Amino acid sequence: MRAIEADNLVVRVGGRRGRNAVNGLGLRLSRGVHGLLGPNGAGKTTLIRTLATVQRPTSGSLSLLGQPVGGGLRPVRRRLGYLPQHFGFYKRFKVREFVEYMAWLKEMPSRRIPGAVASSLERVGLADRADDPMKALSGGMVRRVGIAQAIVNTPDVLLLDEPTVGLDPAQRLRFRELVAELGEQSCVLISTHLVEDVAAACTDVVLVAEGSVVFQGTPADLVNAGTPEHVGDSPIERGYSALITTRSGGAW
Ligand SMILES: Nc1ncnc2c1ncn2[C@@H]1O[C@H](COP(=O)(O)OP(=O)(O)OP(=O)(O)O)[C@@H](O)[C@H]1O
Repeated sequence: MRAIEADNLVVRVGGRRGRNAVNGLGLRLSRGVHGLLGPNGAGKTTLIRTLATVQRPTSGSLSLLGQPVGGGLRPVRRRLGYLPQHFGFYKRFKVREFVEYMAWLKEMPSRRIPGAVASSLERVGLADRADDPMKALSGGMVRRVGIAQAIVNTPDVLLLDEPTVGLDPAQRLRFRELVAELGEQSCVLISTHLVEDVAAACTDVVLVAEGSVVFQGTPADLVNAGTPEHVGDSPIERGYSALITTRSGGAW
């Protein structure tokens, strides 16, 4: 069974005068760590929000963990983890309370919550900050709490929108190790602008432009798409530029 299966998926945003941010997209993802790349406005956040079931598809088909999205979503939501680009919290929550609250929203059995919260905070290196108020944390630490709440229920599908923004170099390395561990059991999809993170952490790359998938392959395939003439500081960035430029005639 595939974790994520989308066919001809269309997601319209912005009401009647809006646009199709996702536009006829097809995608199949199983276990592993998948990097989601694409230029600004390509539709990455809209796609991740749709996969997280917070945004409704306009048309096309979408199945998560073998369940078509559209009917009862609660069983699927219990098995999802989602780090939005921006997430809100009550500033007076302590770190542990916030992650406990998210676990409760995911309908975890209450007897499992304390252990799961402790272990997810441990995995993001914040066990010693569990009793600090959220408002006392740095931006990078808040991002790590966001990762902890996303993994607290040991999700089968983990969706991370720009998870490494604000992380220092040591934490980015730790993050890469963590997602590699998680990808052994789950389907992890990471949206990022950091092509280097994809090269280091992902087994598979999905490139979107104008709301649809223009490339899916390994990081090595992406490297092979580039030539020394393409823009970028590394072979993988040049591969990315080659695929985006070919498609747009260089207008990005
Ligand atoms: N609520 C909205 N109302 C109107 N337009 C929207 C809305 N949300 C997204 N869009 C538009 O849909 C398109 C896709 O946006 P989306 O945020 O999904 O792209 P993205 O690939 O995540 O971009 P970025 O890399 O800049 O974060 C953009 O043109 C954006 O302006």
